[in-house]
Amino acid sequence: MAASIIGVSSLYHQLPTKPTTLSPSSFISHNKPHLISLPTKLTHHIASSSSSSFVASAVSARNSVITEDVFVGLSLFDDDNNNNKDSSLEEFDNDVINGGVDELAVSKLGLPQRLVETLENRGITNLFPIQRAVLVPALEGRDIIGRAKTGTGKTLAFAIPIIKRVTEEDEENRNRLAGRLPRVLVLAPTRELAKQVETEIKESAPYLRTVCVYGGVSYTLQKNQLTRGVDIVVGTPGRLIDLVNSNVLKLGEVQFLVLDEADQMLAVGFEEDVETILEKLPPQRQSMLFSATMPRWVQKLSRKYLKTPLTIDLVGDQDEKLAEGIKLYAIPTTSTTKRSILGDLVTVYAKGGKTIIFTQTKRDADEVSMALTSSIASEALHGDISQHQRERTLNGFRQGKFTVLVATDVASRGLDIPNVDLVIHYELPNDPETFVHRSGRTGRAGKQGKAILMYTNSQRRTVKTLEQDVGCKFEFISPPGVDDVLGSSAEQVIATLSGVHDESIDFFTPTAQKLYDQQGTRALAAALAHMSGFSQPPSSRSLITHEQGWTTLQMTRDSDSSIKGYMSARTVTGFLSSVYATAAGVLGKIHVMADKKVQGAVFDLPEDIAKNLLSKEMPPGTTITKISKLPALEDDGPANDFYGRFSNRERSSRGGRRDSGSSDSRGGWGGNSRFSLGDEGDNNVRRGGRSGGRGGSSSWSSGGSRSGGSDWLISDRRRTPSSGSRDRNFTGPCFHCGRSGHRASECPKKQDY
Ligand SMILES: Nc1ncnc2c1ncn2[C@@H]1O[C@H](COP(=O)(O)OP(=O)(O)OP(=O)(O)O)[C@@H](O)[C@H]1O
Repeated sequence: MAASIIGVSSLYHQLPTKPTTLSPSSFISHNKPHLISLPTKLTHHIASSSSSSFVASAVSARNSVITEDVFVGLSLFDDDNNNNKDSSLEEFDNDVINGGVDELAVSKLGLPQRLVETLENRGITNLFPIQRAVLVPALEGRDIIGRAKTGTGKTLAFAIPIIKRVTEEDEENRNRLAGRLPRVLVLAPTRELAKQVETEIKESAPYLRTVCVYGGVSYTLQKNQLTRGVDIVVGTPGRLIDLVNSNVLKLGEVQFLVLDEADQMLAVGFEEDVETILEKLPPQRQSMLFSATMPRWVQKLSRKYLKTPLTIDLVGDQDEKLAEGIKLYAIPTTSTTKRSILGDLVTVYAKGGKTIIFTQTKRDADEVSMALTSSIASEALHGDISQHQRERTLNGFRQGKFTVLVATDVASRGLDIPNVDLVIHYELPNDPETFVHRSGRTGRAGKQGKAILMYTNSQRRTVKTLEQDVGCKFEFISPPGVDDVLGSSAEQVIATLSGVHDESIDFFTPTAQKLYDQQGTRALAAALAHMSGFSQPPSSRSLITHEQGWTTLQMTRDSDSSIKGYMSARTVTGFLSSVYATAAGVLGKIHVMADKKVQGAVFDLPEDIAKNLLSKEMPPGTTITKISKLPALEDDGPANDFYGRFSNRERSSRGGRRDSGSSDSRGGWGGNSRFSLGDEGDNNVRRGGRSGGRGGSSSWSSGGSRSGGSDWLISDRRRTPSSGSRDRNFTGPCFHCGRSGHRASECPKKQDY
């Protein structure tokens, strides 16, 4: 049957102020579902209205189709009918007109007093948009398909109306029998999510009996809980079926069914189990299904098991699928260096708050957690860890006993851990949905959060696709510099100090006084450094390769410089050999900057050599500075490193590629002779995969002593070719005078500066 889409656009004209559109636009065209497209303030009106009975009658009179008449009838928009308004509504209208209240007070919804109290005690005083949108239709008994962004309160969206109905039923019929059968069944795809839903319901309605059942824990305990009598059962499909089959759980009195994260049921292979359970439920019931996406199976479910469902979609075709308040970063890494920069990312971006790192494999989760533990307290969470331990881990994390949780995607869906400051995607997620759900562990309930995506060069396009799919924008960042790490560590230490107990302080005061008298503030500084884990000074890190002990410098040439010619790796090498030959001898990676107006390049030097270089006076027209963020680098060839490096395999398969489109690929200073020299042995030729010159490289490295960093390393001894062989191959312009035929260090005009 054709679907009905309720048009509310004409209502917009009647709203006193311009409404915020919730922009639902997708629509499921089966089984007469109806999509309400509600402007936020209109939803306020409906939900706030004590005339909800009017809505109900209008809805039923219209054969479950909500039309504009329903809203007009609420007399919210019609001045002629103002006399009929109740006072709270009038107040609400005034708020709308004055642009005041944007959320709806829990106390004004006609909810049972004890529910209002528990919600308010939990700090829940106003409904979130999905809760506002679901409330009235749910109270009217409508079947609902709901969709909203992560962390926006979907659990209470279904729980509040259900709790209200069950509570009121109990108030009318005070005979709450021991051994009573459940009236509410909530299906969740994972144990963690089931537990979380249970907690949310229990905390909101402690006076109802809510039991959570899932695999991996004692069957007998759950059996005992169920047989004692229960109002609400939350569980994962597998254990629910076991309990139903053994006749411990009887579903004959279920009036409310909720399928939470329905698409995830499919992802974890619960289709059959879910359908088996649904077949056993009484046909007279209200069903609500929440799903981030609507794969075919979920559509089939809603067709088969939901009655004329109303679709409330607060995401729709909105480009941005992530909750507001989540700031996204992306950082290019390599497989060898990503683990080493993780700790710094946590230190600088989480600033001592909670972080969840997502890995693809259980093994990575274990290894990353182990690697971090030396500096930051962290625990792993994945499917191989026993249920008991998983719960302990989650509780410990919630309570702040450790600050970094390293998890596989098992933890990404639905987990509500308050105040997660940072999410790190250690590897790219498998699909955009997983990205949204992982990232959605932060920035929950209207709070701010950050998510960092780590990617390698070969994944660069995927990152762009992700931006389009999710409708988000990443800020591309470099690994934090030493100053940032030190600054953040110091801040964290100060925060830690404020938690030290007064008695402990008293105990240490005499020693502190003695130290202060002897050394002044140096003593305090030493203590802070030690507490931050910096008993030894931190070594700097290359912005290009992220390797420790290296510093990335930037060299730029003034635009009015008399020196002509393009900037290239050879330019850098040539220049360095003329001003500080030692630096030229140990140069690491070199990249040309993308901005041609700047005429610049970035390059790596060992930390101490970089320091020495920076202390030297440079010839006029050339500036060398230490940088903390990489500028945009040439996108073709070497500059690809900006987004991560080619793997060895990729690199050699691209052997013939030109670098940067510069004529260096013809084989420049030293390059040709070094990489193609027979006396370098097969090793270099094989490692480099080059057939001559630098043309095959995606990045250059001309020596140095890094271990394992670059495939292109050649020892200093080897890389000192005879000047004859060098000069024979030298064809590019001199850095100083711009003429070709000689190197900068041998420039006849060298003495001019
Ligand atoms: N009206 C409210 N006011 C304040 N906090 C709320 C409100 N509603 C829900 N919360 C809190 O917001 C957090 C997120 O809610 P919930 O877990 O239901 O989100 P969700 O939409 O189901 O997220 P996900 O899609 O990630 O599962 C919870 O801690 C919950 O207690």
